[in-house]
Amino acid sequence: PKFGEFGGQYVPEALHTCLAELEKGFESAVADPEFWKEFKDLYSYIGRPSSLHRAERLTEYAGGAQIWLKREDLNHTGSHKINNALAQVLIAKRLGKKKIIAETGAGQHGVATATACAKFGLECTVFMGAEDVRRQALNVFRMRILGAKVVAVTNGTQTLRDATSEAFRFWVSNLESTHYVVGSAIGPHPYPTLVRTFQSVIGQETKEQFKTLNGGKLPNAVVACVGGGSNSTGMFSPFEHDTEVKMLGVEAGGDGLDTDRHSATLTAGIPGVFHGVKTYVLQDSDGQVHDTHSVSAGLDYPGVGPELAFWKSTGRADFVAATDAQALIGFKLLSQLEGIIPALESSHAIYGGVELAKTMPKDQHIVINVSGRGDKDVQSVAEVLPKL
Ligand SMILES: CC/C=C(/N=C/c1c(COP(=O)(O)O)cnc(C)c1O)C(=O)O
Repeated sequence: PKFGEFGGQYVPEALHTCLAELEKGFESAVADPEFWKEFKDLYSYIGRPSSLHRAERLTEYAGGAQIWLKREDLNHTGSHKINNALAQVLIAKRLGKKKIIAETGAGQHGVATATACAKFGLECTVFMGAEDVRRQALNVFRMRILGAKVVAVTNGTQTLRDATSEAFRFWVSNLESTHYVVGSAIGPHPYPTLVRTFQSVIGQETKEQFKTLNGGKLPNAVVACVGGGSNSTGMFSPFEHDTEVKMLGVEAGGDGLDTDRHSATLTAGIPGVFHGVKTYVLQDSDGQVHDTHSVSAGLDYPGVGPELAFWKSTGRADFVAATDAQALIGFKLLSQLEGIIPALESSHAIYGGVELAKTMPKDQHIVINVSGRGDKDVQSVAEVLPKL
């Protein structure tokens, strides 16, 4: 359960039994061909494989490497979150759980979990910061229409960090009946491994599709935005041992790394324990976790997954930060050069990918993961678009 010095289970005694039960449930599921058949039978429901295609005008704009897009935004519910939510609900059913809880920031994970619960007939409660209930209202409507209960969390900054803490607090006193579908590659073991495993369908498909389209070659780089680390570890992990393939994670630089209003945990944080796991945290030297900011609710989080912390420590992956303003440029570029309106989270990867492509020769290739669609964000962006 360790990623070098990172990972582990830093949780109260009360959670040990259910985490051990979940680990056994996860291991028995991945070892069971029947589970994989059940998961693969859902591919037509999700819309897998998601497409991989060139971005001609974005490539021309960048003027360097060929840019390819992995279209996780085209999945059912509009992001990569559905991959992990469905897999975890299948496991919850195998564990005999009747109730599901989840945390959400952008609302994509909340919608994905509510969707999985509607499909498999489980009760669903989603914890969401009150600030995110406001700025991702479209997804709150969707969660409720799908039959989920949305609990607005008013502690702290009323964003993803607070929703996650509240979900853990609720889970501790409902362990018997309830499975907590954690939405990112964070939290105590086995969650980072479990979530990465089910999101790695992204990188596996990308590898196969790219090789088929390019005579067996691998891309020179793969790029993904980083919130908790699920779409990035999902895209990166199948390439982990292809060391010639560069991995670039793009974090939320908010108002700038020279301010205290950002969420660039790997770029500007330090090793620490947060939400039950040893990883990188935006905290000061005496462990006070910072308040964070990002224009994108899904990246607005002071922690990150331990596997990314490990790849940072070994140098296997590089991490940069894109500010709110740069993410909005990415949002506009993909919309107006490729006709694809991306989620604000994914917009960070677009900006970082374009900047990377500019530094690479035209005969090289990069794949950017478009982790989600931007419907949830169009209202907040429309207000600032004229100034872009
Ligand atoms: C689980 C909390 C994070 C959420 N979303 C995060 C997110 C992210 C960042 O999450 P990770 O992939 O887990 O780093 C990227 N792209 C989209 C479209 C997202 O919605 C959510 O609540 O939907």
